[in-house]
Amino acid sequence: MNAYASIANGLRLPSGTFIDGTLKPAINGATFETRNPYSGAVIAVLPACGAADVDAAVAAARRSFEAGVWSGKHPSERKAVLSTFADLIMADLEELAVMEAMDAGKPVADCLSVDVPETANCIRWHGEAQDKLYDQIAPTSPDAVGLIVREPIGVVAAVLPWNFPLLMMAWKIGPALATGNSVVVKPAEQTSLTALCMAELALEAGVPPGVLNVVTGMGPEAGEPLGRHMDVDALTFTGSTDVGRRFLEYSAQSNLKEVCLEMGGKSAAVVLSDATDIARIAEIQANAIFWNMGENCTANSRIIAHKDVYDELVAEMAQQASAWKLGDQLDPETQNGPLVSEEHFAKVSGLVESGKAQGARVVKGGEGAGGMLFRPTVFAEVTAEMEIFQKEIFGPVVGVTRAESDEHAIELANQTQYGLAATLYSKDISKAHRFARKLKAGTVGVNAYSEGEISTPFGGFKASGFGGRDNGIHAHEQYTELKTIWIDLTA
Ligand SMILES: NC(=O)C1=CN([C@@H]2O[C@H](COP(=O)(O)OP(=O)(O)OC[C@H]3O[C@@H](n4cnc5c(N)ncnc54)[C@H](O)[C@@H]3O)[C@@H](O)[C@H]2O)C=CC1
Ligand code: BAL
Repeated sequence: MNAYASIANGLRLPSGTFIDGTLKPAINGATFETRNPYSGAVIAVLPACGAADVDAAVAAARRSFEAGVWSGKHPSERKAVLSTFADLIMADLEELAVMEAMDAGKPVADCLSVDVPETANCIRWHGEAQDKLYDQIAPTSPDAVGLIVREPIGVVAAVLPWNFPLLMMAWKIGPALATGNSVVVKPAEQTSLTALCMAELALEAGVPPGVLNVVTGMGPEAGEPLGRHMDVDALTFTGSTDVGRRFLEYSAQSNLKEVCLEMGGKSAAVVLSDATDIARIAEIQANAIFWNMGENCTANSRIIAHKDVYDELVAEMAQQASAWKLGDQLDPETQNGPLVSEEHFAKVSGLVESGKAQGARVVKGGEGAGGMLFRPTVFAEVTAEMEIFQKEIFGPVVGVTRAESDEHAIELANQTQYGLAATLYSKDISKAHRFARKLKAGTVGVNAYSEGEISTPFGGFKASGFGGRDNGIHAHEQYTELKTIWIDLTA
């Protein structure tokens, strides 16, 4: 047994939903199982919360917010607590990484090197940033002072996906807590364990009871009541575009809470005619689509290659796909573990079958590899009408499309409802800059696949995003209200 499997055997697993500083069962006693998608074994049984639990969590958040136990603290005090929170996350690096890997199917090596450290970094970054931000004074006559201040918005709900459970929680609670809000998190039902551990660690670090709550459960039973709650001031979501749309409806039909959505993508890598070192490009693009089993919102699931470089790129991508190592996510050598669930495996398989049926050529992969493992797959001769060109697959599946010219490549890249990210390759930096401007996407990597980093805003154009950005100081806008205080000095 490897070291991580033995950590897995000894893990202390959270057993309740986290409301007002304590783990509790659901009010109606309902539960659901969370499973290891590689072995199929039940890892834990968790509360299946409903509207009454959501009410209790929101009430705890509201009480703590109005009491000022967190919102009223000096920014430097919040910074100190968040810094301790980040330290505690890193102190539990191995346990959190193993728990995340077991629950989500993510390779433990990635959880150790990316997910957990980036989670701690995100909490620390926002804690550090917020006590250096100044409010503004408006230009006025000497008879008045116009203060423009940012205030915490109040009770924030965060509804999370299963592909980066820890990191997406950090992207939401980092800036929300730093700016003084109280938060209710609804993790994805497939991957709730580490969210509960995070809540316990936050409490240990000094985040007061009620300020960070976690309600576990299903989307319609626990997510929808949060979306419709009359006492939630803002809701932030990462997940599918279909569910994102629902949150806009919930808001419109309830209290018009602010909504910020980070949703699906169909990101393209555009390889222009003058791109060189195609082998290197293929290596980067293999990582851009196969990493995290392709379960990544910015996964470059389309490659649009100029006809002059097309054949070489397809051959290199096939080689890359063959080299990818699949297996048990707790084996530190594994590059791709299982897809997150049977339901998701069926979705990915179905889209791959549609690609075959619509005439795309399977160059590599194209099928499962046992259990929930899916072989890294490269399709060639993909055209814009095909489902695999238009639909988010969220699996290790890339389609390569031939472009007749550089302009045609950009046109094809933009032929999607989504606009989350894109990648562009050219050895001419002026041309690359000009073409990067033409790509309708929130993040464009030039000569590298990139999501940016903690200091750069992250979010999408078109059906990929709505209402704000994660990451960077820009994220603080989601969680604060702008207020003008006008002081008349003549009175
Ligand atoms: N942008 C991204 O990072 C993500 C995109 N996706 C896309 O979505 C597809 C489906 O994955 P799902 O897990 O089904 O994502 P989803 O969008 O259904 O789930 C995300 C979150 O929304 C909640 N939710 C689901 N239905 C809800 C409802 N009616 N009301 C309120 N909350 C609800 C879920 O419980 C979960 O916490 C994936 O195949 C992928 O294409 C999924 C996860 C993350
Ligand atoms: N890649 C981080 C954001 C996401 O997949 O949802």
